[in-house]
Amino acid sequence: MTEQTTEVAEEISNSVSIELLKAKLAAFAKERDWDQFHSPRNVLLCLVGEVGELSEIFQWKGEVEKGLPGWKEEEKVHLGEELSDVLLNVVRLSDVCGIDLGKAALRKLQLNAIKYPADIDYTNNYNIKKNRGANSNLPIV
Ligand SMILES: Nc1ccn([C@H]2C[C@H](O)[C@@H](COP(=O)(O)OP(=O)(O)OP(=O)(O)O)O2)c(=O)n1
Repeated sequence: MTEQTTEVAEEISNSVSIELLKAKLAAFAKERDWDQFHSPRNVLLCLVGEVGELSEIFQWKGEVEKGLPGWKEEEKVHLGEELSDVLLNVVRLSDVCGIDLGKAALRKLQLNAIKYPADIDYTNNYNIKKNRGANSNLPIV
């Protein structure tokens, strides 16, 4: 196994972190002298373009079942590529803006949990579910 193959295998066996993607994207841009083009606005426009390409895959298909049954393997590979372009641009954008994306995302998840408590029955008139503990101090939206 070459050093590079080992490196790829390690990345696959471990979970991929935002930090790893951020470092790889920064190295990728530096090697090509692309930092001059990667202004926040330019990366944002690139991101929007990639979201458009992602949307094209679903365009005119009607509703699609979870797991994409019946999709050809090459269609799924293409979807993975466009999803990756979106993810990579989000990570790159956060980096060129100096935002710690992992930290920001965890904080936003906490805010979402406060806004949408888990013990609300969202399918039934936003009633509080009966098993809400007496000592619960979760806010009611
Ligand atoms: N100056 C550039 C050019 C490209 N990229 C990166 C971000 C893009 O998400 C990825 C791919 O760019 P392409 O323009 O080649 O886009 P696609 O892979 O989607 O190709 P196509 O539009 O031909 O389908 O490369 C970049 O960071 N900086």
